[in-house]
Amino acid sequence: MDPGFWHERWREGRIGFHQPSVTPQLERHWDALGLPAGSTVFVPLCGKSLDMRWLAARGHRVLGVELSAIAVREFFGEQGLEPTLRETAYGVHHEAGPFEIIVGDAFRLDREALAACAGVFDRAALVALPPDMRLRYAGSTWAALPQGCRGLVLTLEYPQAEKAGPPFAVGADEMQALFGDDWAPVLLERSDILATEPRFIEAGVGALAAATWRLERQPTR
Ligand SMILES: C[S@@+](CC[C@H](N)C(=O)[O-])C[C@H]1O[C@@H](n2cnc3c(N)ncnc32)[C@H](O)[C@@H]1O
Repeated sequence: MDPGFWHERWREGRIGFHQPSVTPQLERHWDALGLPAGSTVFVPLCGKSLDMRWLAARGHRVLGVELSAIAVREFFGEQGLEPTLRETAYGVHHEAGPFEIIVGDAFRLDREALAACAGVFDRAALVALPPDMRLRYAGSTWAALPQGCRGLVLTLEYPQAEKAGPPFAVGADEMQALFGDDWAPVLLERSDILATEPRFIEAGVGALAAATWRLERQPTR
């Protein structure tokens, strides 16, 4: 999944991953994380997700990163906000109200870029990446988040041989392998969603589950 793949999807408006409403698992599980209002939440590979608006309405500041300038322009336009632009080594920062979205590559973010983040929300980010990039994503982007940072990761589980990603399948074993030592992932819920996903049924996928994980950055040993 090189950047060109995603740029083309946004240019052509092929953004079936974008949801017209807030992710239900976010609404169900966010408050239990106990993050105070005013704290900053990192939303990697954010697209123009309405989850960012929901997080802001809970009193959070939101730091997103997204490759596509089209997505970020559309996000601010749909929120009726005119962002100010600022360029750094990470990309072009778009800022308005509680939102700061960097048009840039998530893999270029370092500890300094993410130092303010107390929370993190990943929907359709980890599962948007093929296996080798998932390793880099956990080992580089997530590794740059500060100690005590906590959040949710939403995954999909299905037999990968039955359908090509994205979205990719990421099972419990892989969650442990990617995040186990540093983030102590805890499964909060898993539900069968095959009946609501016609594209998976058409592809002949026999089983599909959505899983929600709680992660918290552990102190370094
Ligand atoms: C499947 S979409 C999910 C978007 C959003 N999380 C949502 O729930 O609607 C994945 C997004 O990640 C962006 N993306 C892919 N690779 C990226 C990278 N390396 N850095 C920043 N954004 C990236 C794509 O442009 C796309 O908008």
